[in-house]
Amino acid sequence: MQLEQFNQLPDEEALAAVRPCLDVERWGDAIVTSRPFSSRQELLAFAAEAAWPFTESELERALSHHPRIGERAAGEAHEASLSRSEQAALDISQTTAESLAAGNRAYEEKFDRVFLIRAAGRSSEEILAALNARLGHTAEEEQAIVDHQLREIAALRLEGVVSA
Ligand SMILES: NC(=O)NC1=NC(=O)NC1=O
Repeated sequence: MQLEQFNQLPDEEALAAVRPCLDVERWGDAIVTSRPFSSRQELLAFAAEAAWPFTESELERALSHHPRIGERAAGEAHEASLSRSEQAALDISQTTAESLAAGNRAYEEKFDRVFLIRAAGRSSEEILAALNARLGHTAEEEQAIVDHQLREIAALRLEGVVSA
């Protein structure tokens, strides 16, 4: 939809439109209550900073919608189809798939949450390198990185909701 349409939507409809981008209530509320935005850039810049930082429980809830990298999101929820398209471009070879699966398992054992990265625009090799590098991080370092990756994915999805 156009920015003007988004600006004029009833709050409930605007919330429903942004929720598949990032399922954090505080984030959606901040965006909806900050309308009208004078440009798409202003909206995207606001969304990148809104409700920063996310709490641990907000991160857990938001992550629950993201399948593992290399796994297809199941189901017909809007988020699932968004995840599938974001991961569709990953040309994952068999060896890379096995390395990603092992890396995902190691990451989940260490951090007790799914490894999250903005997949769009990245090759599977880049993602595997990031996964291996991030395995060496502390939980605090990873919390900040996951917050940022969720915001990058949300911004990309928001660009699909509110067209230029
Ligand atoms: N575990 C993930 O990183 N999942 C995802 N990254 C994306 O960019 N979309 C996803 O669903």
